[in-house]
Amino acid sequence: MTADTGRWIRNFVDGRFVDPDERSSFTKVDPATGAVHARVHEADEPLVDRAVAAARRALDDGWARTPVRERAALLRRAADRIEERFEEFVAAEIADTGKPVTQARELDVARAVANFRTFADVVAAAGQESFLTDLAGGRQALNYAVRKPLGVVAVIVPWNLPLLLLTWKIAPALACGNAVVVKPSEETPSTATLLAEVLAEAGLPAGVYNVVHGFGGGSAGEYVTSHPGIDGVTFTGSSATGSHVMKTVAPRVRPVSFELGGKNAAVVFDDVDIDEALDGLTRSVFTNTGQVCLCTERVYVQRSVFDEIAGGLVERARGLRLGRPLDEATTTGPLISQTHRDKVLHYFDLAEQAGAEVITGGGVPRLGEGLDGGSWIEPTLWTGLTNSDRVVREEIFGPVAALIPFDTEAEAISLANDTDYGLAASVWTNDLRRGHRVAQSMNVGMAWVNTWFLRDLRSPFGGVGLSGIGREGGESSLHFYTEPTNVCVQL
Ligand SMILES: NC(=O)C1=CN([C@@H]2O[C@H](COP(=O)(O)OP(=O)(O)OC[C@H]3O[C@@H](n4cnc5c(N)ncnc54)[C@H](O)[C@@H]3O)[C@@H](O)[C@H]2O)C=CC1
Ligand SMILES: O=C(O)/C=C/C=C(\O)C(=O)O
Repeated sequence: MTADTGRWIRNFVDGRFVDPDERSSFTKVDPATGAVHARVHEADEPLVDRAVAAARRALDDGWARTPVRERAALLRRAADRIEERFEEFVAAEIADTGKPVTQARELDVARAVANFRTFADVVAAAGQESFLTDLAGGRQALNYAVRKPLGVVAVIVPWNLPLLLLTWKIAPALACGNAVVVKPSEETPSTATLLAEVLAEAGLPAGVYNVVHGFGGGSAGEYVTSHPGIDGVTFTGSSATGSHVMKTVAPRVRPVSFELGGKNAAVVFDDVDIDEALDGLTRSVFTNTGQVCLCTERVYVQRSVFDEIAGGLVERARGLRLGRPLDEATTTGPLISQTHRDKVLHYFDLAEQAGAEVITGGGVPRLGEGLDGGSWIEPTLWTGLTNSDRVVREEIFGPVAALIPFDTEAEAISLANDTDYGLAASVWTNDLRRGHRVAQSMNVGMAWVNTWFLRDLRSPFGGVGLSGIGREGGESSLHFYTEPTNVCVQL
């Protein structure tokens, strides 16, 4: 059993890779060069039916009743196997995304390992709710909640951090005794497929982890989310698609967990340590070429340090090194596709029409060395925009930010909260009290002070408004991936 990341990327159903069908396939392009690197077998509706049926069978055959310690041990073995095959995962992620090798190693694949280990620990330590209820006449009742697996869970994931986001969902799902049908992004099919091998090697029973490849509407994504055999959907991706998936599952009233888009603000006060703030802001705007839902696209800077922060960020943006993913000096990869680059370039036009000053970037770089067929874009910063401009209101998902001055703390809070999204924010200040105060007043799921994307995987993660529904992470994940049955015993 092997998953070819060379020519064919295959579906994995009921513990086996499915023979590909030439008539139902699509090509996968390397975004760094524009060259085709694989052909992907697109799952049709009957294959999705088979995947859902296999998942149900696996639950009924005993996976749902496996003791927690066995499931935790399996997750630990999966983490060990990813470590053993670490460079294969790194190579597969790079082939699909063009991301720099240092990032693939230090963020994407390292987090996959951490996701499995964390949820092995979290599930092993989890307790259950219980209450002693006082009754009239001195008697009591004991209430306790037994948590059972949600069932067959549809896992729909995007292309920006493919393995990280997939394992962030399936580690807790499997820890809780669920079976999953995974639909990776059509842009990034490789690592989910490779993971099928690793999970089988770790001893996961056939049918518990299934992968179906394809697109969204009219393809595998819709077949999975609209399938009557699905008991819940966990989705990370755009707010528009999240809303669509919600409508799809509404008639059957299935639970959803959505991590959606962001239009995240950074608020920089004039008491800040400028160099530290600049390092943090550079990471928050440009990591993964701006393709992280948490990335900052709005930077509000107190007026007295505005020019210094703007100048420093420009210098750092110009210092980023775009180039071959396997070159360890490369800091910044391409966008995921030409289609996505067209979208980002459209926002470049909108910024210009709104009267923005482009203080760095604003175009498509010429890199030579066979890279000009890739979907590269320049790290770009704007000034001269306001909160009413589309560029400042809509998620762009590229290496871009608008820098906007403010005068008072109250104004900064109001500007940062003036958005339909509500995922993340960062506050940069050396005033401890102000840091807490402003962070707590952000209408977001996650607010960082003097840092960004610093993760403790036990803490709740998710957004409000257009940024999502529910939280994952630690016990929040256990709650989504289980259903409680409360038992009340009169004593
Ligand atoms: N984490 C995030 O916040 C992400 C945000 N985005 C944003 O979304 C924009 C569009 O990118 P896409 O790749 O099209 O993201 P998307 O949100 O449409 O795709 C995410 C996943 O959903 C699947 N999908 C799409 N339509 C579906 C449907 N009707 N039913 C079931 N599954 C469906 C896709 O195949 C993919 O696996 C980007 O430009 C970016 O702004 C994209 C990826 C991740
Ligand atoms: O750290 C995490 O669990 C997730 C980070 C990023 C996303 O959710 C995203 O880009 O969608």
